[in-house]
Amino acid sequence: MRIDVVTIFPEYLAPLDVSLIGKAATAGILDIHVHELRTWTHDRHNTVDDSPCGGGPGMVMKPEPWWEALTALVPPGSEDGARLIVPTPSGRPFTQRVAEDLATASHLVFAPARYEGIDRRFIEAAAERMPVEELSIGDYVLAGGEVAVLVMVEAVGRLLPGVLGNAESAKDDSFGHSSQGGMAGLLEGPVYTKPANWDGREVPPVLLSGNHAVIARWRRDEALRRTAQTRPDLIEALDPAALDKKDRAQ
Ligand SMILES: COc1ccc2nc(C(=O)O)sc2c1
Repeated sequence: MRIDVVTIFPEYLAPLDVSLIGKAATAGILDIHVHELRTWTHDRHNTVDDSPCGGGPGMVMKPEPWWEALTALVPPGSEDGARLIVPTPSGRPFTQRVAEDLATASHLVFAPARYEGIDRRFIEAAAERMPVEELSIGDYVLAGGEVAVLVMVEAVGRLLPGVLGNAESAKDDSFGHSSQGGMAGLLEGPVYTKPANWDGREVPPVLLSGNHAVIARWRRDEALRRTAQTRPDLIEALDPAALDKKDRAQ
């Protein structure tokens, strides 16, 4: 997968060079390019914004630099498999299912805005050439979309074949939200490691029993309990067919 990120703060995307995503890029699984939006400006001040039409606070990002950037990165005729991702507080929620969908693309172009956002006409013009996804990572105020790009690239990148080692696979995601595997749609229950007694607190004996079936049942019960406590909406969203009789007894 090729990933292009266009931003006025390229240094904000430096974390893409490290850890899981950095290793995937080194391995050639991900082909990541970060670009300075001002590359596609032509005035003396490299202007990327202007005052809002109709008045109001702040500045709006001009459509021209974004359009030139997108055209350079996705030349006419090469749109097949390309998707434009626009992080925005007014976007639809970015969820694991959205990440799984984006992981099927061959080329993602991220357009993180700053200021009050990008001139709407850029989004409309882009949508005539390729699928455009306006996505939000959550209901809180950010100064720009770059941090959302970091979240989305990690969530999508880790789903690509070869990115996670054999020992860990996205289908066994342990922090819930995966739509695959036995804990699909549930939050992770509590996890423990050695020592068996720490600070006078014991690891639940079932985890030391060696009985894998009983351990699996206990873990699922704990995941159901924690999900019901913390995110009852996820319980409601579960496919009833995915719940067995013991689950329903919880
Ligand atoms: C000005 O640019 C912004 C501002 C807030 C914001 N919030 C996002 C989110 O994903 O929630 S993306 C984003 C972009």
